[in-house]
Amino acid sequence: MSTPSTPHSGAAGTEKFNTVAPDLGSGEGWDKLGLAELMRLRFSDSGALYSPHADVNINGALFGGQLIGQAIAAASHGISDRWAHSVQVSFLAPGHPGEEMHYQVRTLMQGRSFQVQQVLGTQGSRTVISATISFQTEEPSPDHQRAMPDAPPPESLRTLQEVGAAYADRIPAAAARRLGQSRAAELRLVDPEAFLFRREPEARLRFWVKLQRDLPDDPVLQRAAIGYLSDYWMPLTPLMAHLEAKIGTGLYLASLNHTLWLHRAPRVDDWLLVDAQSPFSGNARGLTTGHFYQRDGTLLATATQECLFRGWVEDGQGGFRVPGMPAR
Ligand SMILES: CCCCCCCCCCCCCCCC(=O)SCCNC(=O)CCNC(=O)[C@H](O)C(C)(C)COP(=O)(O)OP(=O)(O)OC[C@H]1O[C@@H](n2cnc3c(N)ncnc32)[C@H](O)[C@@H]1OP(=O)(O)O
Repeated sequence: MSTPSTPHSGAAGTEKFNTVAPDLGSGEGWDKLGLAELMRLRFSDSGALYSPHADVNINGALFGGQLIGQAIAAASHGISDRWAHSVQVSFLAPGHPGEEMHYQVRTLMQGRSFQVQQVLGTQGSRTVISATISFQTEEPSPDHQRAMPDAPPPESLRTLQEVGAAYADRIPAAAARRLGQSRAAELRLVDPEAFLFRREPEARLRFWVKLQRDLPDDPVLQRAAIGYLSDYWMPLTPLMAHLEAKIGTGLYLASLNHTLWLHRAPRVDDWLLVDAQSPFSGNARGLTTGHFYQRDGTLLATATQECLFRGWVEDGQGGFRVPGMPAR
């Protein structure tokens, strides 16, 4: 079992600020400012943890990955001898960009090996997320893991911008623009044509993902980064079974709940392979399980997530379509 290289002070990812770093608000530019800044929480004068930053998703709300990562950073504050291994999140209300996210942390259980923290992320009187995060001390044991599937190396695959340009004549301009938008992480689809044009009854999605900027060697930040990445594109997996729904830009999607298990101390400074599969979608909800691998095949984490998909309209032939889909 790999272990974190250094114990953490519990203050990683949090810092007292005298000066305020740029509040981007619009969600633009995280590829330049980097995830470390997005995950760093500040202390208000009353000692409460908060974040003024906004990484905005396609609905114009705070990106769920920002909230998961910040909840991990908040829950880890003050814990020095154990590490987050499971993170259960409910997304209760959309986070409003431009409003600070405040985090309240409560210890629900403190045992000899385990400790469970509850985090409430709020904006004013609205509870945006509730998270229950469990920590464990290190404990040697035999292990096994699911093998990493074969995938071409990320360097051999197109960037999303290149995919958007290559298929510009076959997808709506708005979809190509979405593909071209830059985030804190870069992503390479293993099979872009399957994503854009094919119905995949197995509802499987594979991609490589990598942060745009290096992260400090801080174990809490590394875990927060996996939390961020685990909400990026994986929720789209159920749409693999629904032909072209992905490029129908009228679809509204919102993560409802998310569980992340951190199997090993993560290192996120290189490409990670995500192998995701959706066992079910229906009633406007889609469920996904995704496995996150280091390039050497080490299984770092597993996530399951339920996502809300709305905007379907009946197509008059017993099926559904999504507005904005190009005519065939
Ligand atoms: C080529 C293609 C490339 C593709 C390129 C992809 C890009 C790359 C993507 C990577 C993928 C990232 C994936 C991100 C994933 C998150 O970032 S999601 C962010 C985290 N999750 C959330 O914010 C959800 C928070 N929870 C909630 O909002 C509420 O609990 C829920 C789920 C809406 C349920 O509340 P409720 O009151 O029971 O809601 P309900 O009455 O059923 O529905 C009404 C609400 O639904 C929402 N809603 C429903 N339908 C719509 C709609 N059509 N429009 C807007 N809002 C709607 C509104 O919030 C609405 O509330 P009001 O505005 O009316 O007050």
